Amino acid sequence: MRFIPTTLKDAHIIELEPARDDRGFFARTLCVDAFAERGLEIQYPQHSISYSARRGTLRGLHFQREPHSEAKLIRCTRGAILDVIVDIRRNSPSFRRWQTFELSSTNCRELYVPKGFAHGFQTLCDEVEVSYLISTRYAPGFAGGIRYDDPALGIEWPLPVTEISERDLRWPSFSE
Ligand SMILES: Cc1cn([C@H]2C[C@H](O)[C@@H](COP(=O)(O)OP(=O)(O)O[C@H]3O[C@@H](C)C(=O)[C@@H](O)[C@H]3O)O2)c(=O)[nH]c1=O
Repeated sequence: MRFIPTTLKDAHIIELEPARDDRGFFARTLCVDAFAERGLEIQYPQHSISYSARRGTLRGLHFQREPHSEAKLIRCTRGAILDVIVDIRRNSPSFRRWQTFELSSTNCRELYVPKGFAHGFQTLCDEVEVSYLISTRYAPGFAGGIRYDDPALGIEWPLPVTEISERDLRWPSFSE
C-alpha cells in the first residue's frame, strides 16, 4: 500500500499495490501495522456499504459530532464516484478547505478520512456501490451535515444532481 498525503492535514489517499497474475490480482486494503505506523485508526467496528442506482446521485456532506466522530476508510467497489472531504477542525491548518478524489472499482485507490471531516460524494455512473470501514459505532443523535452546494465552500460537483435525500437538502450552510 502506498500512502499519499492530500492537501488536507491527516487525510490520505491509499494506493493499493495489487499482486497480479494470470487470474487477476490480490491486494491488501487494510494493514494494521502500516496504519498504526502513520497514526491512522486501526479498529473499525462497522463495515457498511451504500448502493446508488443513478448517475448524479449525491450523498452528503455528513459528519458525526464528538464524542462519536468517525474516521472512515472509503473505497468504491462498483462504478465510480467523485468523493469530497472538508476539514471542519477549527484548529487545523487546512480548516474549511476541501479536496475531491475520484474513486472507482478499477483505480485501486481508497481514501482515509480522519475524524473531524465532513464527507460526501456524487456518483459518476449508474449502479454504484461504496464501502466504508468506520472507526466508531453509529450514533444517529450525533449526526451533522452541511449543504452540499454551500456557496461559501464552492464545491465543484461534476454533474447535475439527479437524486438526493430530503435530509441532505435540509442541512445548514457551513457558517451556520
Ligand atoms: C450512516 C448510517 C446510516 N444508517 C441508517 C440510517 C438510515 O435509516 C439509513 C440511511 O442513512 P443515510 O441517509 O444517512 O445514508 P447516507 O446518506 O448514505 O449516509 C452516508 O453518507 C456518506 C456521505 C457518508 O459519509 C456516510 O458516513 C454516511 O453518512 O441507514 C445506519 O444504520 N448506520 C449508519 O452508519
